[in-house]
Amino acid sequence: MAIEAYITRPKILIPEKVSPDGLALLKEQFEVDERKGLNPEQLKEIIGQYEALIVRSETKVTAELLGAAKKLKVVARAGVGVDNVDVKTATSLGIIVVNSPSGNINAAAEHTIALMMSVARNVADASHSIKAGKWERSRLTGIEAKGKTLAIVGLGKVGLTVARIANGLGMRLIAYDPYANQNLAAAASVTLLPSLADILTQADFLTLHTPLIASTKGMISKAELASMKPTARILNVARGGMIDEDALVEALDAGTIAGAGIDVFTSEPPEADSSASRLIAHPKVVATPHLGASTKEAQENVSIDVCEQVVSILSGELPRSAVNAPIILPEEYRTLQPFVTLLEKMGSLYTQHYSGKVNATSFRTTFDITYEGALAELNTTKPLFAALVKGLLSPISEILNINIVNAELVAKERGILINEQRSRENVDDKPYSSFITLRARASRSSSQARQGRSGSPLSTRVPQTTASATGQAQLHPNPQSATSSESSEQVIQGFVSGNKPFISRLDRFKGEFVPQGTLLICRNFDSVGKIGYVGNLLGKAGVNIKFMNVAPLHDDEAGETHNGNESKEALMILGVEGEVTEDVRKGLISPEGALEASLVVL
Ligand SMILES: NC(=O)c1ccc[n+]([C@@H]2O[C@H](COP(=O)([O-])OP(=O)(O)OC[C@H]3O[C@@H](n4cnc5c(N)ncnc54)[C@H](O)[C@@H]3O)[C@@H](O)[C@H]2O)c1
Ligand SMILES: O=C(O)[C@H](O)COP(=O)(O)O
Repeated sequence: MAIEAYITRPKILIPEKVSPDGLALLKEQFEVDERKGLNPEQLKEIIGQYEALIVRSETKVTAELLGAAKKLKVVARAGVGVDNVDVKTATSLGIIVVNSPSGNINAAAEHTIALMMSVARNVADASHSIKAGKWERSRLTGIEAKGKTLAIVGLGKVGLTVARIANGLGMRLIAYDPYANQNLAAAASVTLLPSLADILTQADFLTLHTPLIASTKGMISKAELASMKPTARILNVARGGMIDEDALVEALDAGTIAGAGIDVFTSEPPEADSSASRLIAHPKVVATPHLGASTKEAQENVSIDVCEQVVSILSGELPRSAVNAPIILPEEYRTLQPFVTLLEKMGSLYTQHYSGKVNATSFRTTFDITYEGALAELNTTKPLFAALVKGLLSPISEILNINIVNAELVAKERGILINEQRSRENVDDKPYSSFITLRARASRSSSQARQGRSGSPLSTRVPQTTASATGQAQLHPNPQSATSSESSEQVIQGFVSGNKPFISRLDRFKGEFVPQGTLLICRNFDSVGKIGYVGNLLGKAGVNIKFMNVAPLHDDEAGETHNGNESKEALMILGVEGEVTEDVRKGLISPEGALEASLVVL
């Protein structure tokens, strides 16, 4: 009997080096197989025996591998990035993917500083030179960090940690992150600047700490490098692909960039004759083989973090950092799913529409959300809250471990404050039973932030960290924007009809549209020729218009012109197919066309 119990213990496969601290938590209950050096074929052959797989960044967890994993319940990534895991296929097969979003932040930040100092003082070159029997002192003279400007792109967990350390080195700190928490930036002595261009021209050192997503891919390319000082040095401990490696090699060759410290590459390990291998070979580059998280401490942290989650999952409990955990429980699915989708779309629409607007105000972080009608009767709005947080962050984050378990914590970390209210009024005269209004507030007093909204029948989820001395709950003004004022209202309203989500109000405009696909949202004067101008320009750019809605001013706004102009404004919402480049979007903004144009993908 005892032997049988041993044989049937669930098996866990670990094909990479994962710290033993976490594995010790598994060994009592499970059979743990550490099998390094397996090739994809060998992995595929044996994966069918295992209920859990624990990996770092080297194992490619492909659809093919997952297809062969008949018993697999969980893929645990002992680290942050899940770019080596086919999360979509895992989700479709009901396999939970977990990671450790915070365990290696300090290690990545310290590695950035190590690379910065190595590049500044030619440490790698000097070490190589002296080992070769040379004694080269004047060629290897460096520069100091003190008094230099460190420009940070992406002021999230790693970026802020780098800032705090660099502050101790006496550096001047500037950053570009349209979604950063202003209070945390100020506390770390970082000045947030409104555009990437602003920080590039001032940087003595430029360091990247964003995820690799559409808006950051190739963000440092030929033009960006050309705008920097020839004495500037570049650091990347985030992800390969954010810097155009060929352009950087060219700039280093031409002497228009002085040096670089790079930990991550477009191909890992670099293929022979690739742009990554040329960059690594460059004499002005200090390169490391993706070592950002490779410290004893970080490996202990991530190992314990994910192994605890593997234990939870194999014991039938919810993990704390599931990348693909459902927001709603099966029993809530029928009633809540359409509203969960609506909230996610409203959040994503908010982030993309308001932060992408030409000269818009800022990406705000204080939201009032009102559930009206039948929704007001819900026992819990946790799934709706989680869906909103997920929607707000999905356009700016590669990893969306947001679910009912962690949504409040994630919101708090990002300085997002959401006040929920219910109202049973207002829907009697409507063809649907519930609707939801999202309002982003420009500012909020710190005492309000601490107390929540008085009289609200729902518990208010109030991250204490957002309360600042000035009461500013807002992020910094968006670089690209100028027409809306700080106090202008940012409102999105939606409802569900026939299980389908609809947006019924955006900004000052009313008009129903389905929040799905690629949408171009243009604000224009409601006058002759505007639709023709936009249609013509899109036609020339090869962009197909699938549908178009015109949203006039909302009843509350009718009669106001907002621009001191007699002509009223309207929104043109176009569902499009084909690539809308930044040049095309900007081209829509003209006296004959739109006042503003934003592109959103929902
Ligand atoms: N080299 C390594 O071993 C190693 C270790 C840990 C993390 N990382 C990488 O470091 C990066 C940062 O990790 P993190 O934990 O700090 O992430 P995070 O999500 O906490 O922070 C990312 C920040 O980037 C900002 N951002 C998003 N889009 C932007 C844009 N277009 N322009 C400017 N800013 C933008 C976000 O607002 C956020 O503040 C990730 O790519 C992660 O994979 C690498
Ligand atoms: O995403 C991460 O956590 C880092 O890039 C570290 O990757 P690693 O676990 O392979 O060192």
